[in-house]
Amino acid sequence: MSLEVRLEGLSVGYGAGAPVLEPTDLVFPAGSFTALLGPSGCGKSTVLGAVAGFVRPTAGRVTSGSVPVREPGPERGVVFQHYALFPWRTALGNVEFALKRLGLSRPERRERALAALEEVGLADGARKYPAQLSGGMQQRVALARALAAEPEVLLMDEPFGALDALTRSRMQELLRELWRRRGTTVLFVTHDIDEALALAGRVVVLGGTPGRVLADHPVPPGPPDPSLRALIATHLTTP
Ligand SMILES: Nc1ncnc2c1ncn2[C@@H]1O[C@H](COP(=O)(O)OP(=O)(O)OP(=O)(O)O)[C@@H](O)[C@H]1O
Repeated sequence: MSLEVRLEGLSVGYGAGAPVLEPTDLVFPAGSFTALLGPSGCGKSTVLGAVAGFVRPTAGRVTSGSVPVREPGPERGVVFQHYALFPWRTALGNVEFALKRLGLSRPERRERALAALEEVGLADGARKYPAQLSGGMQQRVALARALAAEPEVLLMDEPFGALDALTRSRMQELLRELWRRRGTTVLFVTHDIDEALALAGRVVVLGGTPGRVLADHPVPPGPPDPSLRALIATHLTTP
């Protein structure tokens, strides 16, 4: 299951400050995988936060499956760079805890949490505490926690930014595999052009102050296309 996400004239400012995002229109079709790419401070996390329901629009709106987003909801799962796991709960406990707000029974929570940990390849680590897990494993727990709620939209903010290169590429493969299997709509924030091209079917480049869409490219399937990479790189250097 997946939902279309739509930004309609979305603009965001924090407090009384100037807008950090110019009015932006974007449609992310149900089941699509889009990378939001851009330099630090261009508003990528702000867009993601608005879709997640953490950040209020100053103008315009976000809809998820035609329903205006007003607050966080279980149909929109979020994974951050910092895993934000409870250190006193096991991997299983962390995933189960996230399911509490869904109103599931205890056995249902356990079953779903175990299935999600298995899906991310962490069935063996279910009873371990975060401190006993590597960074990649902790990020698998965070991914399982998001997936266990069976979201229709998955919002990922530089989720692999803190991982070493090998773990990162394994996590990218896992994410592609999960996306192929589940067909969830994915919005993936990164400032790494190669990560964007490896993962997504579309790359939206944000930049400028306030942030705006500088380019929007489909990514053809198959091996990375050097000319597309070069083209996207030119947008990244635009002031
Ligand atoms: N809570 C906040 N209060 C005030 N200003 C904020 C807040 N969050 C973000 N900003 C500002 O909004 C602008 C966009 O920030 P945002 O985090 O969305 O950019 P980003 O592209 O995701 O950056 P990065 O890649 O560094 O995470 C920046 O100028 C930032 O300082």
